[in-house]
Amino acid sequence: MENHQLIMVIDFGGQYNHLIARRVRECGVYCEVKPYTVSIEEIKQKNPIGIIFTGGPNSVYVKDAPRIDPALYQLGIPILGICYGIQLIAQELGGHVTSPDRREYGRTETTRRPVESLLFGDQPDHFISWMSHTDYIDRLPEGFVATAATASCPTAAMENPKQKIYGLQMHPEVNHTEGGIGLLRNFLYNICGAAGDWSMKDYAVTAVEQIKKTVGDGKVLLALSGGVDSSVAAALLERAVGDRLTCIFVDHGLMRKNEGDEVEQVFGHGKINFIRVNAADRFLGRLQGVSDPERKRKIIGEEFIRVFEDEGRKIGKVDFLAQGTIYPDVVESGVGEAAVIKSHHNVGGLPAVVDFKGLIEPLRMLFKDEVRALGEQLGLPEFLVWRQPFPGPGLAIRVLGEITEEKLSILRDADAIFREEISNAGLARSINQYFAVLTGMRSVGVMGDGRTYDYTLALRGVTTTDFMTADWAKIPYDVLEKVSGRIINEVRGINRIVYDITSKPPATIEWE
Ligand SMILES: Nc1ncnc2c1ncn2[C@@H]1O[C@H](COP(=O)(O)OP(=O)(O)OP(=O)(O)O)[C@@H](O)[C@H]1O
Ligand SMILES: O=c1[nH]c(=O)c2[nH+]cn([C@@H]3O[C@H](COP(=O)(O)O)[C@@H](O)[C@H]3O)c2[nH]1
Ligand SMILES: NC(=O)CC[C@H](N)C(=O)O
Ligand SMILES: [Mg+2]
Repeated sequence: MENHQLIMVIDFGGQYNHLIARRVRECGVYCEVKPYTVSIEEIKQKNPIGIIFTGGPNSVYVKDAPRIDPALYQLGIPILGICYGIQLIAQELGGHVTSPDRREYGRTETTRRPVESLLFGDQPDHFISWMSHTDYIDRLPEGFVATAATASCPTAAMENPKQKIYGLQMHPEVNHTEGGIGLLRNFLYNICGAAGDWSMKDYAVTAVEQIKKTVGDGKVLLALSGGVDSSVAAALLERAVGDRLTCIFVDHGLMRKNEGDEVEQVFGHGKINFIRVNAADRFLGRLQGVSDPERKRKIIGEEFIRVFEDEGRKIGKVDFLAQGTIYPDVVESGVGEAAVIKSHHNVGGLPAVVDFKGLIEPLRMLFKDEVRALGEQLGLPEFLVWRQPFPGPGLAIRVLGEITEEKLSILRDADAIFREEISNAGLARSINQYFAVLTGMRSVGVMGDGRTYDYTLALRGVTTTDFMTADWAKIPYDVLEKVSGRIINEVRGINRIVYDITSKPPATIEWE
């Protein structure tokens, strides 16, 4: 993305780092996230117009707290520190950070101090901000002024405009901070001198250029699931390398009802080189007797790669493997400073040794809704762009515990009914992801005057834009009733159906 101005977000392990990055992009500025271990040389070489420090779980005053080379403060590049970031700046530049007995968490009334500030611009004098911290700055570094305060935090914001160093204790990136995006916009446009030279259209153009540069005259194999992300990746790659691209769709025996054939129908007859590999025996064989979710994910991640390697050898001289990896896959797999939530098969589940020269992941920085915007930009058909996501490990993580052919078959039938009824009710677009889960639990029921002892099926429906946080979908009772009735009547092996009413967090969307 060398033709665009760059904002570099330096990651100290905060929960909302992804949001900062996408807010910056929403403001029309290209943005990359780098771990705090990034070197000064790399920063100089990338020449960002501004730098943002994220929040983080540590306290800046403990030994081994994440730090950055203080030489950074001398480069003259504008810096905005958020939460941990403002605390780090304060401490590094000679101020003091302490821990009070009171914490500020969530909605907090915040007051501007009567100082002119480019960062605050026309932000009102009183506003609600979203806080998430224990520590606070009790002594400012030399040359800094406090620009906002709350009842328990005297330094809710500070700045040294001469040095172009700014800090916010609150999180401007979350929606709950009133005027939060305005604060970011002020930083970008009034302080860093952003030109707003970036959009999704540019993303397509530069991504294609970059792929061309990386691949040269080599060949690329794309892991294509038929889902949104890999279909958008296919469109980008096809533009970049034409028929030196081969798309491999792995039918691992963990697809939904009829899905393998449907994917082949869509991609198998167009202009792209498309290969369907039927690998159910390989995958199910390796998953036999395995019930731990992380083990399942790792086995599937590895087996995917082995299949791609085998196919690569058949084609001959394939240099690059491409995947439709997106940002949530990366953060949840615990890459960088974030905690491991689950190993997405295409990131944390990847084996250590891979028989390709390189990995190409043109969407690695983007969120689902940004990928969709890009898909529309590239002219992909609506049904592909708006398909609900389906995880790479497929039904393996929706049959809880050990996987058997019988359980897969029960789940496939139940899931197909659920999806059909959601679609019949006209809810397919408003519920962003919906599916059935076969729990390992069995319970007693009575059917046809006889006793049953069968599986409990869970239905899950969520509303979300970026799949990082989600609310459970308020599916009308009559739709749930119809689904429940049909599944009990049409699918053998299930005698009880429950609806999952947890949001993410604390739950995740998938059950494993
Ligand atoms: N059955 C499969 N065959 C080949 N590649 C796959 C398969 N399933 C997943 N992948 C690869 O793993 C990546 C991540 O899977 P993921 O499900 O997150 O994305 P997707 O399938 O492209 O889109 P969606 O999130 O809409 O389902 C895909 O982009 C693709 O590169
Ligand atoms: O390709 C994928 N490989 C995986 O291993 C994986 N795990 C979860 N998901 C999908 O990611 C989104 C967030 O899911 P969770 O809330 O369960 O983490 C949801 O849309 C999930 O369906 C995956 N996609
Ligand atoms: N969210 C944060 O960045 C928190 C910073 C620091 N750990 C504190 O508690 O104040
Ligand atoms: Mg998928």
